Amino acid sequence: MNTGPTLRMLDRADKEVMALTRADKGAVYEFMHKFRHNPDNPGLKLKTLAGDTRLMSARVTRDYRALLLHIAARDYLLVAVRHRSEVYDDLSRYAYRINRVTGGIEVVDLEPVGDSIVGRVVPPEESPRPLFTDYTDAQLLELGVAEPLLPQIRALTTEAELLELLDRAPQLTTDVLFALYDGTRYEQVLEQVTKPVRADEPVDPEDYARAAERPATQVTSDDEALQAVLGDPFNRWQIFLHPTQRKLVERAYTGPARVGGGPGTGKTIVALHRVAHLARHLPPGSDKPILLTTFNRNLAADLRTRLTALGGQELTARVDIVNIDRLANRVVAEAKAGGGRRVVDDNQVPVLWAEFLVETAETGWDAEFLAAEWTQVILGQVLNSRTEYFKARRPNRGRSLTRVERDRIWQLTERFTTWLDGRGIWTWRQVAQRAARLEMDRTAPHAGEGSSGGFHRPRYRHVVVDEAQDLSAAHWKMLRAMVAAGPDDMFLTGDTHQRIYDNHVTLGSLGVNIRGRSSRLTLSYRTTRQILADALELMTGEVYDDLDGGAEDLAGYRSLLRGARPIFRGAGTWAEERELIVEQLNSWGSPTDGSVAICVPTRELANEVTARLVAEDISAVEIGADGPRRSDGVHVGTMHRFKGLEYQRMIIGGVSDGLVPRQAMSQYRDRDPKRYQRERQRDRSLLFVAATRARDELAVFWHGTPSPFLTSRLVQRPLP
Ligand SMILES: Nc1ncnc2c1ncn2[C@@H]1O[C@H](COP(=O)(O)OP(=O)(O)OP(=O)(O)O)[C@@H](O)[C@H]1O
Repeated sequence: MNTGPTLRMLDRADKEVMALTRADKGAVYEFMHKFRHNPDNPGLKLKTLAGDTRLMSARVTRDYRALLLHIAARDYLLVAVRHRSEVYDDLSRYAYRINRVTGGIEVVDLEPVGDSIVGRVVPPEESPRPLFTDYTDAQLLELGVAEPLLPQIRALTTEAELLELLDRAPQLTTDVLFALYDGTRYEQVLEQVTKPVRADEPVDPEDYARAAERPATQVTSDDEALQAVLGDPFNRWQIFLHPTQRKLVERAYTGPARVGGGPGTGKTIVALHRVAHLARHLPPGSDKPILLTTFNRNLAADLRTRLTALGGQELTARVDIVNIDRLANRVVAEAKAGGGRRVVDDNQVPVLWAEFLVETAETGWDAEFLAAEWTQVILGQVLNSRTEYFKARRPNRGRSLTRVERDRIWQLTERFTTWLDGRGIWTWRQVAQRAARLEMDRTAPHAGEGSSGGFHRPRYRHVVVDEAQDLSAAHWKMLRAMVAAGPDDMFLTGDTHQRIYDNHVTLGSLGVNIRGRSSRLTLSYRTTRQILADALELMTGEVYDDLDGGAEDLAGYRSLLRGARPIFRGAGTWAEERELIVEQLNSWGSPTDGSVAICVPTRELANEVTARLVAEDISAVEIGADGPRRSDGVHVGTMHRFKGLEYQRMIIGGVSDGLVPRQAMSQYRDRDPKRYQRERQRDRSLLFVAATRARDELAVFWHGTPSPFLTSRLVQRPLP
């Protein structure tokens, strides 16, 4: 066992270290190394500082000193790196305390806000109303606000003062005060902000060693993590998880668990850390007992890159990273069940049905209806026999069917698949269904009984799924069969508000029982409050599910980032709208470093935007199925392509009536209202996904009549 001294870095200190020159950063790394080897090394000049008996200083370089918190016999935390002339200046400015709610160590900056608002004398008749006067001290403390900051909080009267205080307040204090300031009710803040980070045990405010171990104390763990902090480029997410995120990552679950949450709340980050956490507990080996899957190819490629950044090659080597359709295809190929057929895209299905009906002179059926019935009910639920189809539930399918009709449809679908076979093609949905069947048969307890086959072990020990909202029932059945039911078997992250493929499932009915193991992240790390508020407004009036038959909302979804309000602007014609796009790019200085993207509803519009940019000599780069073709340029793509991406600035164009949502769906309005509702919801989600890709700035344009998803408040907003 390693009994050497430990020295970890608190997340506040890393920000100071990042501001140092490269050489000084290196010196900090060296220092930490030396310290761990022997803290008593006289060259380190370790000494206790007055003021706080736990606080010590040590020499990093001639000019810099490390401030250390001595938390147990040979256990230290690096809490700050200061110039030697400043070490003694600020001793009373910072308090290093254990938060009584989270049990984590916090750095509390006691410097007054503005021109010393504490104790400021204002004539009573002019005194503005303090911001948090509606809450008692006890209530604020119950929410987890840092106690030493109460006098300052009491004196806050303007947003500017609040922002100044929150810039340097501990995480939970910031979260809580922002939520209250935003008008969230006390009980909701308690439930949504405080409860997820509350310590699971009573907190001893003097036990620093225990506090350092809690998820609420954000510290680096080992040398490698430290090197990542010090090295360039640096990604904070690799090291410092939000306490809520960390809890979800490290928790032991008794079965499948699901993490939901709005865009940018770190679901993917949590999925990646979860994989790393699970991998750390694997017995040594060279196999791949963990599956990490997501919806499409470019997201899978991105997961691979980020997992390697997080845990290195060794970790990635233990993880099978593959997008869900490719995984299904692999299963089918392995069983040689593909028969050399070519896979065609699922959006071809209605066209193929129409051709089939013409060729076989079948009348009385609507190709669209049959395509949807086959896709969603028969393939979607992995139905294998006519009897199963007779018994199947057909949620969201509009009109009901008699037994005779079902019998006829079943026959038609059988003939249709034979017809496809004859053409040497099949669809991704068919592949998924076949793969699910194969996996279920392979691992069924009675499989191969009495034969040479016997019972096969499931493929994986753990399955982690990102973008879970877009997987189909067949995908889930396949995954369920790939991992034995038990502790930590499946971990899913996803947001149903971002569902952009027509896959509605109830996980419980597919053997994936997440009841009681479902959590939600609510703090956006990506988008500003301004963008988030408008994006949420686009979702007005829609109801979303929780993947398990219940409803889910985005209550508590918030951001601590702030920026300009998004721009909403209409043009008379599409040609004029393209001028607006160019104008907007120019006003941003036309950066072509890949930080700006333009998103439109259709391929044609994307091509026309690209042509317009080229005419302006702006380098336009298409976002294809595998992501942007190059990392530089201005990225241009259709809404579907933006899933999982992130840009500093975004323009969403063509947000016009008839395009968003697509005109074509109006045919279902009376004929199949449920389908109409579903398709409309999907187009709304596409717009929501697009809007929440923007980090700092967002501009939404339309021509003619604006999309009905844009509320009048947004459409009429004056330009800045
Ligand atoms: N703990 C963290 N520290 C720093 N950055 C973080 C943290 N968690 C998330 N982020 C950053 O926030 C952004 C969004 O994270 P991520 O992509 O995981 O969110 P998501 O919930 O999966 O989003 P979406 O649903 O929109 O795909 C990323 O840039 C990520 O690096």
